[in-house]
Parts: sequence; structure tokens; C-alpha cells
Amino acid sequence: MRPIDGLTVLTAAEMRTAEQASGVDEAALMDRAGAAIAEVVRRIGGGQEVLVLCGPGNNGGDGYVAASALRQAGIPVRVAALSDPRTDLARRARAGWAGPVEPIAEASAAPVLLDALFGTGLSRGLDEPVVESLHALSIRAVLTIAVDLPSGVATDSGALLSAYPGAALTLALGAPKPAHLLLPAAPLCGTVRVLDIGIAARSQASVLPVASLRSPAVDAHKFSRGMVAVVAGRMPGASALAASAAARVAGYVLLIGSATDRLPHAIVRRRWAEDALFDPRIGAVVIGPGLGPDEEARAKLNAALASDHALVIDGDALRLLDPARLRSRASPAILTPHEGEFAHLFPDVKGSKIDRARTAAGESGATVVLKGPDTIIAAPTGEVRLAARHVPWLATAGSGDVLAGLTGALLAGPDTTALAAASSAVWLHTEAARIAGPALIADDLTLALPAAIAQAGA
Ligand SMILES: NC(=O)C1=CN([C@@H]2O[C@H](COP(=O)(O)OP(=O)(O)OC[C@H]3O[C@@H](n4cnc5c(N)ncnc54)[C@H](O)[C@@H]3O)[C@@H](O)[C@H]2O)[C@@H](O)CC1
Ligand SMILES: Nc1ncnc2c1ncn2[C@@H]1O[C@H](COP(=O)(O)OP(=O)(O)O)[C@@H](O)[C@H]1O
Ligand SMILES: [K+]
Repeated sequence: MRPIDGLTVLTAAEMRTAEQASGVDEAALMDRAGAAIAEVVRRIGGGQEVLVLCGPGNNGGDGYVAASALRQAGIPVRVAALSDPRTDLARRARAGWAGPVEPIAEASAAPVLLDALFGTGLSRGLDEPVVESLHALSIRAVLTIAVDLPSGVATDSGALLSAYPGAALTLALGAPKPAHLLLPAAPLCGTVRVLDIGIAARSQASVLPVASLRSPAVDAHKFSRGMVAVVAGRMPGASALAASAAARVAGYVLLIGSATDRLPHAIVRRRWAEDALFDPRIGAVVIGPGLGPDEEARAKLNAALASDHALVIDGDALRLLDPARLRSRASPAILTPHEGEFAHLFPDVKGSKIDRARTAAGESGATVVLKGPDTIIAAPTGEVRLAARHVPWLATAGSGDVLAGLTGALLAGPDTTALAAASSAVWLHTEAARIAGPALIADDLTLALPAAIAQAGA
């Protein structure tokens, strides 16, 4: 049983391909899955009675195999099914179960509920009587565990096809799937752990890994650690937050055109002028936090786009940007839109959150950080990282400004890529929120960054 950080994420179709390519026959895979599920249930179920709900397909097949293994291990277990099995594999698994099978509607509750109704094959919502039974049994259970996925969620989009009571634990088979990470499905999974069933997972998507930051090199100097320029505008607090966060990572932070005095003394200030960005030591420019919507903001964005610098474009600058302008630039750009800014930037891009972020990155040539409770980072190459941890206290004014500054500082640093910088920034941002704790304000995130950076190994 493994935590999901850094693991490859597979869609339903990619999972089927991986299963076929594994060289292991499907019955053996199901036996492994069922045995691994039973072992976890045995360990954490405390010997209490288990009720296994089996669906008609192979998810149900996993359920029958797990039930048989639990019985063999001496755990009291009952099985309730939606209908007879409809796949050869599931029929085989059902034949291996020596006990009775109750109809779900008539099943009485047990302390441990194992949901093996549907997995990656779910194509529509569950019938209403089944949803009602599932809720009634889950409410009476002490522990609900979902096999592969909570039954009712769409594997690839994380959409909810029918109401689900929520599991405490979801045992993902072989690899995490998008629904384990995307809203609204992700919180219904509870804790997600992966059971290894011997398939090699390959795709361009993976769970955001724990950030890995190195301490500065022994011979580092402030400029070799990275110099970041934050371009300020109408709302100086926002750029001050971005610059303060950047200063925790970069060797040198330049705040250009800010009217605020309330800044760490470590941040160097400069007036805005057309040539303010003509400094070859600048490794990345952050533009957007508090920039405003006016002509001056437009001129600043034009100057940043005309420069050779790597860019982090956030907030107000995303309202002024024509993403087509990024195509002709040689240096990398990172866009950090929330859903509203994304819809404004890419009005025609539709699909799941993963599809949208990936399409936008491909079209613009920029790395796109599509923010929210289930932040996704997509590179123009099609590589995608999905954030796994959710700290809703981050939904507070200015927290995006902190993320933009942090992203710029990491992008300005040595030996990095836009994808790596954005990934580390998103991880550190959430870790800082976890450390800052409930009721955090954006300023607290900058104070918690040193501890978050220490957690990242630096
Ligand atoms: N194929 C393999 O080699 C393996 C598959 N495994 C399991 O197999 C699952 C996928 O199995 P399946 O592809 O059979 O799919 P499911 O068991 O998820 O769904 C079964 C079938 O039910 C039907 N169905 C879909 N939505 C329905 C609804 N709302 N009401 C009624 N019927 C509905 C569909 O025909 C679907 O194919 C995985 O999630 C995993 O649990 C594991 O045993 C590991 C190995
Ligand atoms: N419900 C939530 N759970 C976790 N993180 C969230 C949630 N809502 C927003 N965030 C994160 O908080 C930050 C908010 O950024 P943004 O919307 O740009 O705010 P602002 O412009 O006020 O700084 C983003 O990093 C986003 O991913
Ligand atoms: K399930």
C-alpha cells in the first residue's frame, strides 16, 4: 500500500492498456487485487464484520475475491450484489466465493463496508435505489473502503455521476486515476492509497511529488541563486506579497514600481521606467499581482513580453494578455490563472480540468498552473502534474500572489524548467499553508515558507 505522491496517473483507457501490456493474465491481476484489498481490510478492520458490495463488472470481481480471502483469514464477511456478474472474470470470482450473496436492498449493515460496485467502467449514475442502499449501509458502517474508486465518480474527469456517501479510504488498483485528485470526486475518496498489482504505469500525468529543493551551492552568490523582478502596479500589497515570498527562495528580489513602504528591507526597490527590466541578471519576471487594468499596466506587460526574461504571468496581467503573443518568445512563461482568469484567457478550451490545462499549455506554449482546490500544472509537452493535498484555508485574498512570487523565484534559480519550478512552487505553497494552519492570511504563508522549504529537503 503506497502513498500517491509522485506516482503516474492513469485514465481508464490507459489503465486498460497497462493491464494488457503487463503480460499478466487478467484473472491473475484480479486475484492480486482482491488479495491485496483483503489484506488491507483485515489489517485495519480490527476483525469486525465486513460487508462487501459487489457490482456486475470486474470491480465486483475484485470484491468477490477479497471476500473469499477475508473469509479464509477468519474474518466474518458477507456479500451483497447488485446483480449477477456480467464479465467472465467476475463470474469466475463469484464462483470462488463459497458463501451466500444477498440482494443489496435486503443487506443489513456491517461495521466495515467494502464498496466494490463500480470502478473504471462506470458509465452513468447508479440507479436511485442502489444509491439509497449505499448511503444507508455507509451511515451504519464505522469504516467505508472503496475498491479502486468510489462507485459513482467518473474516472477521468472526477465528475460525480451519482451521490456518494464518502469513503474513509480508497484503494486505487495499480495507479491513481484522475478522479482521486480532481474535484468533486477527490474528497469523497478519503485517504487514497495505491495497491501494487504488478502493472507498469506509463503516462504523461503524475501526482505532484514532494518538492525536492537543494540548499544553495557552497560557492553560491546572490545572483547565482537567482534574481527575480516583481513588477508592481495599482495594488501595492499584492506585489509586496509576491516579492516577500520570492525573497525566501531567490538570492535577489527587485520590486519595480511599488508605492508601499511596508516591505522586508531585503527587497530592493526600483522605480518603473521603460528600461527597468533591462538587467541581464534578472532570471525571471513576475507580473500581474496588483498590476491593475489600466494603460500603465498594459505598458508594463508589453515591456515584460518584449524582454528576453522568463515570465510568471498572474492576476491582472492575465486579463490583459493575448496568449498568442507567447508563441514567439524564446524564454519560458508560466501562467497562473484561477478558473475565472482561465475562462477569460482560453474561452474556447473545454473538457476535464486536465484536458483544459493541457490544451491551454499546448496552444500557448506556456506552462499553465490552473489553480483551485485541485490545482493542475500542465507543460506544453503534454506533461501534467496534479496536486494531491487540499488545504482550503488557501482560499484567501493574496494567496495567489504568494504563489506567483514563489514560482518566479524558483524559475529564476539555477538548473530548472518551468514545469519543475511551477511544481515545486505549488507544493511549497500548500505545505506553507499546512504549517501556517487554520485562519491563515496570505502574509502568514511567507512566514511559513522557511519551514516548508526545510520539509522539501533544503
Ligand atoms: N481488467 C483487469 O485486468 C483488472 C480490473 N480490475 C477491476 O476492474 C474494474 C473495471 O472493471 P469493469 O471494466 O468491468 O468495470 P466496472 O466493474 O467498473 O463496471 C462494470 C460494468 O457495469 C456497467 N455499468 C456502468 N455503469 C453502470 C451503472 N451506473 N449501473 C449499472 N451498470 C453500469 C458497464 O457495462 C461496466 O462495464 C477496475 O476498476 C478494477 O476494480 C482489477 O481487478 C484489476 C485487474
Ligand atoms: N478551496 C481551496 N482549497 C485549496 N486551495 C485553494 C482553494 N481555493 C483557492 N486555493 C488556492 O489559493 C490560491 C488562490 O489564488 P488566487 O485565486 O489567485 O487568489 P488571489 O488573487 O487573491 O491571490 C491558489 O493557489 C489556489 O490554488
Ligand atoms: K468501487
